Amino acid sequence: MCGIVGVVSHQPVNQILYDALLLLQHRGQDAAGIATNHSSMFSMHKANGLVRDVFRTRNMRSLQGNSGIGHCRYPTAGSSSEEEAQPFYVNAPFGITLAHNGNLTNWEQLKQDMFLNDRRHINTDSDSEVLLNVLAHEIQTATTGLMLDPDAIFKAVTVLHRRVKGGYAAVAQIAGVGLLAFRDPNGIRPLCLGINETEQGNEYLIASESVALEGMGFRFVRDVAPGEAIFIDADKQLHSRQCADNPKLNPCVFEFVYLARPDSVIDGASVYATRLKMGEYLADKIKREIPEGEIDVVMPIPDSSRPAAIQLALRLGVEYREGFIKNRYIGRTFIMPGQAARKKSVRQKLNAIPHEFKGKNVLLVDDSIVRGTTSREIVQMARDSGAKKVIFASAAPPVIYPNVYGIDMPTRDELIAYGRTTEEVCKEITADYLVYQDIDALKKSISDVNPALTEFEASCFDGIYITGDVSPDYLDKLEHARHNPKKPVAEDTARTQLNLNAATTEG
Ligand SMILES: O=P(O)(O)OC[C@H]1O[C@H](OP(=O)(O)OP(=O)(O)O)[C@H](O)[C@@H]1O
Ligand SMILES: NC(=O)CC[C@H](N)C(=O)O
Ligand SMILES: [Mg+2]
Repeated sequence: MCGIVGVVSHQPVNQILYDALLLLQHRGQDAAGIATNHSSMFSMHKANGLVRDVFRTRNMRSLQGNSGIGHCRYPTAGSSSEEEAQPFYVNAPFGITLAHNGNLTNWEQLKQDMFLNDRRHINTDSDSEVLLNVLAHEIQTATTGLMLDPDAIFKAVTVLHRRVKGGYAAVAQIAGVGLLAFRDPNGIRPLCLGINETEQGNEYLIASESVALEGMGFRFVRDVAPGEAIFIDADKQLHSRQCADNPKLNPCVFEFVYLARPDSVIDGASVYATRLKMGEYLADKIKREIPEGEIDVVMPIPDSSRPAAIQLALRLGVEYREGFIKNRYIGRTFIMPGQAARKKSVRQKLNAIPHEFKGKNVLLVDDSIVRGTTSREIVQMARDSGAKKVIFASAAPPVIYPNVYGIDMPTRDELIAYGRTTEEVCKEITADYLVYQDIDALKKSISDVNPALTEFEASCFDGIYITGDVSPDYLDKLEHARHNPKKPVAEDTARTQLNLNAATTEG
């Protein structure tokens, strides 16, 4: 999950993009970038780091133009090297920059195909660079003559949807032509549209989360539909079209559990309201499993579990207290690169108030347990602070399958619940008791808030991969690649194949 934003304005957009990226920072802390368009020129700056560290005044000054796109990155493919920071750029046709949230499941195959058939060289292992090149190739194919019209752009996105598999929400700029945004046919990753009606005419902002629209003074218009493409031309006229053959809305449940900010509304559901519901359903399960009077106090593990914990405490009729204080200058732990950094930062990030624990049976609530980094440390901290019993509850079910659509959990063996029963996970995190949310209750927490949402991308919980191309064999290969990172890059394989073909022909 990365944060993406695109804006078309009557004013310079550098500050709007910077501020919008700050509002999306929780979606990616590894790298950030902005590309603006000024007549037919792009200006771009991107680097590893947080938004506030990547852009200096001189960079901001160079980002000229009244339209642009921005990205904050949490890598799911390739590496976290600076070359893979986004936006990406291709010079032909027309000049295109693109920023992508999600993960393509067939990017390696596409990269090979493009090298062999489309004669396109892709210089990194980023799936997003592949996405941009597919878009560029299809725009080239759909264009007749020298002019590019919305019809050709929508035709290109239609073919792109047929070629590309996985999760993707993207914003792209075509130099001097306009801003394009599209969402994959399953609507896995979120994307929404906002408007600012000014005396000079309409301005538009498209972003991963509604919080970025509201924070920048744009009015939320609607979510981009699964498979839909929106194009805002150079005269700021908005065109949109459904470009997928079989669009279906299957938003990622993990956005509601953890990824998105609680003040965002995704596909018509307030993230905060869904988290309150998760707390209610979790309370009902706790009532069934834990004897009454056993819990003295309910505590959240800051930040993401707070809404669920508040509502859970209310439903149980047990006191809610904050026993852990978060250092607000440390980022999110789960999306940090590397287990050592994650482990160290839990202790740096959260500190216990011993008085709140002494002699009490505490119920610690987290939104999810993924690798168990947080829960292992937190249970120990509660015990060190004098808790009598530590009961742990997760507002999401056990995470037992890899995610291949934009959350970096590609290998089963890093997931604490993989191959373990709830009792075994409980033992691993050294809690006295552990309660997980049921998958149906999790889905219901979202459907209760927006009854139109009935189908979800919930593969990390239920193992169902809705794009249909993720087999057990695919997951094995992915795991193997993650464990042996020095594999030859896909293009080398393609080059070898080309040479082999040439040798065969010549022979
Ligand atoms: O089992 P794990 O691998 O530790 O992952 C799960 C934890 O990571 C996240 O917290 P994070 O610190 O990233 O962000 P938050 O402040 O939004 O809760 C999430 O809220 C859980 O606390
Ligand atoms: N988390 C994301 O959305 C990542 C986008 C893209 N797959 C990358 O690795 O840069
Ligand atoms: Mg957390």
